[in-house]
Parts: sequence; C-alpha cells; structure tokens
Amino acid sequence: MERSNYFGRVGSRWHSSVSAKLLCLTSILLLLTISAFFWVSSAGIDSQRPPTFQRSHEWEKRVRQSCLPRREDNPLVVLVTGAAGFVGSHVSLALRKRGDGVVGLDNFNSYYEVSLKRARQELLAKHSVFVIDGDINDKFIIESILEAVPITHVMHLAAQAGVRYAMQNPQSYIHSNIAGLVNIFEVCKAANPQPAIVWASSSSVYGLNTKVPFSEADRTDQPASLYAATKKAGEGIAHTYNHIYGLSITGLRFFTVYGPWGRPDMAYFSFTRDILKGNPISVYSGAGGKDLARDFTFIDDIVKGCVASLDTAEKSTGSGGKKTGPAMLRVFNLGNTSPVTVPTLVDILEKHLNTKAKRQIIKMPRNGDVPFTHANISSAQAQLGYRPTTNLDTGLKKFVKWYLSYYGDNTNRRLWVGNHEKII
Ligand SMILES: O=C(O)[C@H]1O[C@H](OP(=O)(O)OP(=O)(O)OC[C@H]2O[C@@H](n3ccc(=O)[nH]c3=O)[C@H](O)[C@@H]2O)[C@H](O)[C@@H](O)[C@@H]1O
Repeated sequence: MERSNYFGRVGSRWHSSVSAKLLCLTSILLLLTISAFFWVSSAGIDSQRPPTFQRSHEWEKRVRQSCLPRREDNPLVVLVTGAAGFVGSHVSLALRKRGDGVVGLDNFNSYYEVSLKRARQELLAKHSVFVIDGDINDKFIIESILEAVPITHVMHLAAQAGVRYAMQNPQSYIHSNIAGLVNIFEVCKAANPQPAIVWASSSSVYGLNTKVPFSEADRTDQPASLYAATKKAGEGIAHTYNHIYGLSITGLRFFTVYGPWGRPDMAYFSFTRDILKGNPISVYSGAGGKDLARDFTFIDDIVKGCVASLDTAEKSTGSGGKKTGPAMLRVFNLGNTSPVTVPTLVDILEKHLNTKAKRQIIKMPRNGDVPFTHANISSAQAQLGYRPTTNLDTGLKKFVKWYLSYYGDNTNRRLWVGNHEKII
C-alpha cells in the first residue's frame, strides 16, 4: 500500500475521526452554551427577586398561621394589600377579629411617616396578622403568597393616595395605581383557583361633575387630578380583566375617609396637628368664595362596606387564566350622604381640641381639588346592606381622642409630610 495512499487513507480516516470528534465537541459546546444561556436567564429572573425577600419555610409558616381561620362558617382567606395603610389596617383587623384568615402586604413607602405604618403593623401583629414587606409590583411575592395559602379574596387597598401630591410625583401614581393594579390582576387571573377581588377606587372619579348626589351610573369623564384619572383607568382595567379572564371584581368609590390611625396628609389630620401647634391652616375656598365641601365618611362605616363587598363577592369564573363563564363586576359609592363644608370641619375640630384655629382662607389652588363631593349610596344600601351611622362630629371626636393618645397633645414627634420629615 502506497505510503501516501496509506497515509492518505489513514489521514482521511484520521481526518474523519478528528472531524467527528470536533463535531461532537462543537455540539457539546453548543449544548453547554444553550443550557448556560437558559440557566443564566432563569437566574436573571430569580435575581430579579427583591434581595430582601426570600421565600423560606419560616416565611411560609408565618403566612399560613396568619391565614388560619378562627371560625367555621365559610371563613374567608384574604390578602390585604396596603395592610399597613389607614383603610387596610382597619379592614385587616375587622376580618381577623371575626375569624377570617388575613395576610397583609405593604411596601412601607415614605409618602407619610413610616413609623405610623409600622405602628399599625405592630397592632395587627398583636392580632396575629402578618404584614409582609413588599410591593404590589413584585409578581414573585404575590405569586408566593397565593401558592403558600388558598387565598379566596384579595382586598386591594395599596395605592398612591392623595389628590394634590400627583402634581409633585406623577410617576408614583402610575407605578402604584396602574402598574401595581395590573400586576395584582395578572397574578390573580393566572391563579388556580382565581380569588375574587375588591379594590379601592375613589369618589374623585366624579371630578368636575355638577349633578349631585353622585351616582355610579353617572359619566366619569372629567377627572380633575392625575390621581382621579388613575382610579378611573383602574375601573376600565377591571372591566377588561373581568371580561377576558372571568375575575370577580368589585370597585369601591371611597368618599374622603377619616378616623383614628388616619393619614397625616389629609386635611382633618394636618389641621389637627397645626391647630395644636398654633400653626396657621390654609382653608381653601372655591369659585366666588364658596366653601368647599366633602361627604366625609368615618372609617368604621367604610370597613363595613368593605367587608360586605367581600362577603357578597361571587367567585371568579376563570381557572389558570381561562374564563369559563360571565363573572361579577360591580362598583359602589361608599360615602356618608351628608356633605359638610371645610370651615364646619374646622369648627368641629376647634371644639374637640378646645383650641382656636388660625385660619388662612385661600383660593383653591389649581391642584386637582374639586369643589364638592356627595354620594348617592342607594346601590350599596340595596346590594351590600351598607348604612353609614357616624356623623362628622362624632367621628372627629373619636379621631381627636386617638390623636391625643397617640401623639400627645403637644409632644414633638417626627412626622413625614409629603416626602420630607418635619417636627410637628
Ligand atoms: O374621596 C376620595 O376619594 C379622596 O378623599 C381624600 O381626598 P380629599 O377629599 O381631597 O381629602 P383632603 O385632602 O382631606 O381634603 C378635604 C378638603 O379639605 C380641603 N383642603 C385640603 C388641604 C388644605 O390644606 N386645605 C383645604 O381646605 C380640600 O380642598 C378638600 O375640600 C383622600 O386624600 C383621597 O386619597 C381620596 O381618594
């Protein structure tokens, strides 16, 4: 055999075995690259988890304990978002006290003093309600909660509230009231079984309407603030998730809610603080010097409306994102049906604080405020048995009692107002 041929043949055999090895090596390398790519990208999804949140057995145990019902007759198992907030903490407490399972979620942001939110969290912990530190935009946390326990209802109260702040920080309203709401709906529609949802809309959707009292069937095309616009958008988004995925959704249009453990950014609260400190208060007046008015609604009445909405919410009809039939979609006014002017609010505060206010009457700034609100609650009365019982004088007396016990009548405490801290 010619050497050259031999080597030729050997060479060609050698070449073919080398190329086979090379091919094999390349495909292994290719396989490794592809799997590495998927591992990294999945790691990328995992690494998107908030560094603070780790789903552990200890965490799951705390969630399950918090959701363990304490009554037999059809207890609810409710995820309350915004549970360290004003309405959220009251609703969580009411549900837990009657024996439902409750777990909370709150991002403890600094829109107002975080210490007040932590104090509400401590109060809930004393009643075995676990409030998880987390943001409604974090899909992983919400999926983890729904996987850890059979959540039957989501009471979605987490939001960027406040009509006037929207002019300072518009993005915060998109982040919480649009993106956050969609995220809640997204996780719920994919859950199996899908929970029913009750969420906080707002009386501000009535905007510049002049027909009073405001009814749910009225057009709501004139929002006066970005806040109101995000709440109106939320109602449209709710319709979409109900229509496509069969989510049972109830929207609640709250009317200027006030009471103990309230929000320091609201007038009744900030007026109280400033009256006690001897600081002037700005009382806005409307066109032609007309007094502004609100249908102020006491927190205990609002809580009854929230709980009745949960109790009457029909099940969602979807399963794992697929709708199997028409689902409940509702919107209710939760107000007091008796508007009171802002100057009268100040009169009542002066009486209960036994201190004269230093009033500065100023023209209502173009800040998203509306001249008045007034709720027609016949729909909530008929379908929820909602009947508000606390008038403003009685409610503010209870608020002032709480305020003085929590802050003391003149102690220097650090308060977050807007996004800066100040001594009150
Ligand atoms: O009904 C609602 O849905 C809304 O009620 C309140 O919004 P608002 O009615 O503006 O409540 P406050 O900020 O407490 O204002 C109450 C009244 O006091 C007036 N005001 C406010 C602040 C101030 O310094 N002076 C003043 O006269 C406002 O114009 C308004 O007429 C809440 O802040 C919103 O989150 C909620 O969505």
